[in-house]
Amino acid sequence: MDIDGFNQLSVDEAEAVIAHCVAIADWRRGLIQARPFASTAALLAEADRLAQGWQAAELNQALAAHPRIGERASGADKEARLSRNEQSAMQQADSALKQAMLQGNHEYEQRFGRVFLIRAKGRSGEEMLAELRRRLNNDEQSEQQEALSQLREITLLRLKETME
Ligand SMILES: NC(=O)NC1=NC(=O)NC1=O
Repeated sequence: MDIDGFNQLSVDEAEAVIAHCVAIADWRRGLIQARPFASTAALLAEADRLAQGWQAAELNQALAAHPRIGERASGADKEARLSRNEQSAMQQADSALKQAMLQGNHEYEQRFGRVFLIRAKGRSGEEMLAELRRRLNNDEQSEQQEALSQLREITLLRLKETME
């Protein structure tokens, strides 16, 4: 969709177009209310600015919509399809890597009390496992900031793809 098309949508239509980017209603509403945008770059800049305000509450809201790394997103909705595509590297991972990722996810959830979140697109399974293991050593505050940064990356990538 081009930026003029997005500007001209009704609020409900625009909501439907960006619903899969992230499960944070305030961010979607803020972005829709900030229309019209002069360009896609302006839209992406505003989306990133609005995402800078996310804290623990938004992270937990969004995590409900992100399957674990290595866990095949079930369902036919757009969000599940996007997750499967983003995590495609894990589909081809060998059983040892899959097992190590399962174990890593479990350790991460024991330590931080939430699902490990990483921008999976463009990353191999080995890279994601290495990142999980590195981040296991973070303190709570640093890890929350890293997880939020990854959530922004996933959200902006999905928005960018929507506008192509
Ligand atoms: N737990 C996750 O990190 N999930 C995901 N990362 C992505 O980039 N897509 C996902 O579904």
